[in-house]
Amino acid sequence: MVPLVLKPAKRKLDKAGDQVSAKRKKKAKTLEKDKTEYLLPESNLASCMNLEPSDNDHFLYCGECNKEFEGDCPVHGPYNFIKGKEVPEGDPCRADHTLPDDLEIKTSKIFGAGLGVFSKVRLESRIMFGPYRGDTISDNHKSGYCWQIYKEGKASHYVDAQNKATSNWMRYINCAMTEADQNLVAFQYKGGIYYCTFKPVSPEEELLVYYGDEYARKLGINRDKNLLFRPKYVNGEESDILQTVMEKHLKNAKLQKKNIENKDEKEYNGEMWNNISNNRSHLKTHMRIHAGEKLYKCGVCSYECNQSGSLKTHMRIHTGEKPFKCEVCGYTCKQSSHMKTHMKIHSEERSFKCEVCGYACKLSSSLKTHMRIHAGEKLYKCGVCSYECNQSGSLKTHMRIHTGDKPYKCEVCGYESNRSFTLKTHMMIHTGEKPYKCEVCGYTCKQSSHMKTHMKIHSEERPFKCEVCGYTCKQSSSLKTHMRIHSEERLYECGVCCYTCKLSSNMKTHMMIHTGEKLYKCEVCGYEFNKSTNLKRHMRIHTGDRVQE
Ligand SMILES: C[S@@+](CC[C@H](N)C(=O)[O-])C[C@H]1O[C@@H](n2cnc3c(N)ncnc32)[C@H](O)[C@@H]1O
Repeated sequence: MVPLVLKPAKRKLDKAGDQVSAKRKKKAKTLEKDKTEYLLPESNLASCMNLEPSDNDHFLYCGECNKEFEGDCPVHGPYNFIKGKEVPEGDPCRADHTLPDDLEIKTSKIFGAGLGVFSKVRLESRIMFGPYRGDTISDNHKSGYCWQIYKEGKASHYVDAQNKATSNWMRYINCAMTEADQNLVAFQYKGGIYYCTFKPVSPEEELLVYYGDEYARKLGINRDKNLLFRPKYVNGEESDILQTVMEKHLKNAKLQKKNIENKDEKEYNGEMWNNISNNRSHLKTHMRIHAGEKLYKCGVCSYECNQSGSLKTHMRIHTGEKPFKCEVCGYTCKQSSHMKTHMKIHSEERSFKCEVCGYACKLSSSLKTHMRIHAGEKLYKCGVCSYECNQSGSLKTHMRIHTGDKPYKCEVCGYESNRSFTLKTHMMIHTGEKPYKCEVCGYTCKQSSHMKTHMKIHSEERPFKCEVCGYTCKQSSSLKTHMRIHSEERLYECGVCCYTCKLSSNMKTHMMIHTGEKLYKCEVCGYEFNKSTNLKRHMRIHTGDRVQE
């Protein structure tokens, strides 16, 4: 399809400055109400409306870019299509009745041209009409209402709109005399002739298209060939649109460059060019973003996007389809990109590192979550108690305290837990597993936190201090136990006598009175004691040490 856009045309004038066309003057008497067949001047009859032949009319012409595209224009998006009215078969005045509401047929402003089509409202640019309806004929009937149709670059047949019973309102559109008058561009698309506004049309303005050189000549319109604005094909050659887009991007890039100090301009421009021109189809899709175009709309919710693939992926939300499956753990998901991220879990690589504490992880999302610790950010708050945390998962787990939900069950003893980790630790009771071993004393335990606490025994540090007596210790639990000394409460009662005490260790020692058990034995004389302090005092007999009074 090759449209024709009329550039300033020279009208034929006589010596007195009047237009040359005696025959047309006669036709000017045609009344608006009298929409009978307009008889063409004899001289016009040899012509038909004609576009330049094109090999492929599957490309859609964009009047603003003056380019053709396979599909919609990537810059300006789709056309707004105004359909003709539906008219039942057999209506002898079908052509007039197909006229859309916002248009009217009345006497043309072009002297002697008969009827024409006017807009009652303002029409924006990129409004498409068509196809031009009529009878398909193989020979040019020279009716003056014929469009030549091309197939694979060769003249194929004509669409003749002479008969008002078989044509549509487009038959009334006249030929523009000058570029300034022209507001429609004609093009062939998929075997049909379409007209499209390429600039806004004011109310009461006549719709005018260009009929082609030969027909125009017959109508006394002389066009300056040098001013002809011919469309270039986008396919197969580098087109100006890419250049224009490139230039726009470079302009933006230069503005942004001010903020990018250490990037060389040439390098930056090169990158931009690569981004834009590397892949033509990507550019086409990319340009939709600039056009603000969202061609693809979800039929279920209000989601819309500018890529068909995005809509396809989106639809999986509604269908529940999860076509991607992990071969390692069976995890399924809706998007290949999610699977790519998931697979990092199964790799050993920890490519995301915290700059603050050196923590490394496999996923960028984990690092993001981790960074909340340093930011002191606690986004997630419990609605029941004052608990807050920086991970949604932690809040979810926490909420089980309030709901009583215990989804983790032990298959062996029926133990239930609200945390998977707790069940995992619990299972060690049944397996006897104690995966944590102290390198210093061989102590083993089930949990890493227990090992951490244990390791304090081997350190010299005594970070816990009693505020009452200044006693220091290595573990918080020891301080907690110690604090009972300063309280009046005597938690432990002997079941045999009336002895009570504050510490469990004291009760253990006391019970030896009743059992006769003597744990502390002198290595020198074999004497036995039930208290370590008694053995210590006894040892002075052997060492000769005297207690300072
Ligand atoms: C497709 S018809 C257009 C509708 C026509 N005006 C009618 O009343 O039916 C084409 C004919 O309209 C007339 N016409 C269209 N454009 C014209 C122009 N610029 N100057 C003179 N006549 C024109 C010519 O007679 C031409 O053959």
